[in-house]
Amino acid sequence: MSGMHLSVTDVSWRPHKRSAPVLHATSFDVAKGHVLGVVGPNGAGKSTLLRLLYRFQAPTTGQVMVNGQDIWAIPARQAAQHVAAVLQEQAAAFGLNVREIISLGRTPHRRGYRSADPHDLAVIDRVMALLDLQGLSHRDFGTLSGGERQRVMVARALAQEPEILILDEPTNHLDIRHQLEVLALIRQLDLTIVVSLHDLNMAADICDNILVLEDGQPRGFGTPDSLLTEALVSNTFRVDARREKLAPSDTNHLSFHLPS
Ligand SMILES: Nc1ncnc2c1ncn2[C@@H]1O[C@H](COP(=O)(O)OP(=O)(O)OP(=O)(O)O)[C@@H](O)[C@H]1O
Repeated sequence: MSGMHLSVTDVSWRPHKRSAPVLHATSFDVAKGHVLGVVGPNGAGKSTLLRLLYRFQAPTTGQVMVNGQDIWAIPARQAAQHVAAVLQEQAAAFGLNVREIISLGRTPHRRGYRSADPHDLAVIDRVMALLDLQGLSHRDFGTLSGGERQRVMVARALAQEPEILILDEPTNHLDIRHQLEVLALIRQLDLTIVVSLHDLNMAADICDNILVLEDGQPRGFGTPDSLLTEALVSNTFRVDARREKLAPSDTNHLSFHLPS
């Protein structure tokens, strides 16, 4: 796997012709192999933006370019060979076991009804090992815990062998250990990644750049240390944010309080 350059220019989205935009014109670049974090309060437009990136919703204006190619100018199957997504709400795929769900990730690479070839099987084995899922291989997906399902959906996305991975709140449902594991995995993957996160300290830890959204408007883009100042975080999230250096790691840590 290796990443691709993602270039987003002036994308906006509105549900209907006459409604106000849910997402106003937003532009940014994600260099090959970099991780971009998208943060913002509830309803800021994070999931809306991500849906434009994985070709679920066409932007009302603007373009999403992957290695110089507009993803809306290529067939959906071809786009799915480059871009995979892990979403907040997963369709309940009851009746399929874990390995079968992960195998669905190979669909964009298959022709017609051809069965899995040795490469497909090797990819599926590899991602199951990566997400520590071999022990759950034959379990019905519907019987899994929220955290186990989340790991299966990350594995399915990786089985797509994408160059760009879009993750919408990937640590939802995960206990601390599995949160850290998924974040460590994100850091270690040789992919271009766009991830929405509510935890700003986690975002600062794993992201090369951060995009802040508020009320459907981009409020800032930059490295975590330069962007996530006390003033910007306090204003955007309507809290009192304090930033302190943690010893001995010498990293910035944000804490939050309700304004008095
Ligand atoms: N199809 C739609 N029709 C009308 N409004 C929509 C539609 N989709 C999203 N919205 C609205 O757009 C706003 C942004 O929603 P979005 O889900 O992108 O926010 P978010 O930042 O991901 O929020 P959260 O952190 O709560 O998941 C919300 O007010 C939402 O109700």
